[in-house]
Amino acid sequence: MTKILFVINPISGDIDKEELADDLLVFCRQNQFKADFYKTTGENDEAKLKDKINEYAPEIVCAVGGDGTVSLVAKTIFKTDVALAIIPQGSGNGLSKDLGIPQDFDEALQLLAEHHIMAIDTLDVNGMLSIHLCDVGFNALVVERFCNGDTRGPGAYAWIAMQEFMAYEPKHYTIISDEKVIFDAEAFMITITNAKAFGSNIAINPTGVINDGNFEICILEPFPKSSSLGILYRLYTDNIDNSVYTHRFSCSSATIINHSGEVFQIDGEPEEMGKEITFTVQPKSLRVVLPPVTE
Ligand SMILES: Nc1ncnc2c1ncn2[C@@H]1O[C@H](COP(=O)(O)OP(=O)(O)OP(=O)(O)O)[C@@H](O)[C@H]1O
Repeated sequence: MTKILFVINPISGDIDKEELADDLLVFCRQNQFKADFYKTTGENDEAKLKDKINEYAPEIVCAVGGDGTVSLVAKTIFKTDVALAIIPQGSGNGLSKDLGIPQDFDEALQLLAEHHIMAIDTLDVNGMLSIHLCDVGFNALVVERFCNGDTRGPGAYAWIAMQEFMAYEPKHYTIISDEKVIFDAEAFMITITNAKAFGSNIAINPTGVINDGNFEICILEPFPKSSSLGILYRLYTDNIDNSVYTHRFSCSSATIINHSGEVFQIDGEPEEMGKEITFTVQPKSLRVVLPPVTE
């Protein structure tokens, strides 16, 4: 009998999850799964969840929350045989959208019932794990303000982005890969990812493949404010490569020198990184419950 541990974040996405555990128990009974639960507290969850997983030994750990909850589960199980499943219940749900996981509760449960598992690449970022995307510059600044504020949801994120945009000054970065300098100039933001898009469906890396052994460095160069709507349109229509202000590089390791110590974020959480940030791909290091691949 497959053992599933559900990790429920009671506050994510501002969604009431009081009755959710009962629904999950009914689902597990119907599918002959064994279930247990871990409710996050926001305090020391990583260590407590590791203990719970060691004690219960599940085959699947299912994150019921947003990107932060998915990232918490991934940190506890990556490079093991335990698989991550996702029932999206957050504000952005970036990774689950990128992986094609249904955003509807019942459809996400159906995926769990079928549990097709695929291993995806992750990134080591100065010894920290990134499973979706990280960046430095404008978006990281917005993420930091969002995390320090007390309003959740996509509306709050968009409001902060509008407030910060007018005054934002691009900063200087140097990027080195394969011992060569591949970029040395100012940028508005630099995103490092092997996925395709942010939770807001902004496709910064439209041809990204999550298990090809490489990641992409996506550079958005300084641009006149009058071009911002055009850039946004291209980002929403999978067409960013046609902008003269963007470059993407594919590689398996790289270092970014963040000369002015701009804010950095990993999977939606601001992180202190220092000026030298090294990225290394970790091929097929996280097993994930995904929709079956159709040719
Ligand atoms: N019981 C709790 N009380 C307060 N905060 C909590 C609790 N459990 C988890 N958290 C906090 O919730 C945050 C993670 O939330 P999560 O990312 O899953 O949802 P979200 O921010 O609404 O969605 P998304 O990241 O997809 O936009 C973490 O900062 C974590 O510390």
